[in-house]
Amino acid sequence: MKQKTATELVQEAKQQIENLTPLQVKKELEKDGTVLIDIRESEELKQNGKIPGSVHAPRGMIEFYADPSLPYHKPEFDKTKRIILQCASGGRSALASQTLKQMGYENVAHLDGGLNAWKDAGLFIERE
Ligand SMILES: O=S(=O)([O-])[S-]
Repeated sequence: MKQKTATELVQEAKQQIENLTPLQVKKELEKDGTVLIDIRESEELKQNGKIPGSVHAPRGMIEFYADPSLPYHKPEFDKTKRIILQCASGGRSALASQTLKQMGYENVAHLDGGLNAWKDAGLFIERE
């Protein structure tokens, strides 16, 4: 099998998923039924804040949170809802979006550029 770099994996994932701008995400959050899931580590949330209304579910457990047949399942992982994943720069959320699609989540997207793009767009970040 051909070896791939992390950058190649992210680029490939981005071709197979829906990539949203910060403004598109903001608009979607104004609608009912959209769930924004922040998949960064707890430490990152403490240091850099979070997008208001996002729920936290670190990427490490995402397959287990997303599988309704497992005790780890989290209710925010709901295949009937619009799910938007977000990380710091959009790499992890691209890979995780691809994974969720493979698990049958059809209405999943991610915030391209992550929290950094959100910040650069001048949008509000909540601090603890
Ligand atoms: O995964 S990342 O783009 O936040 S480094």
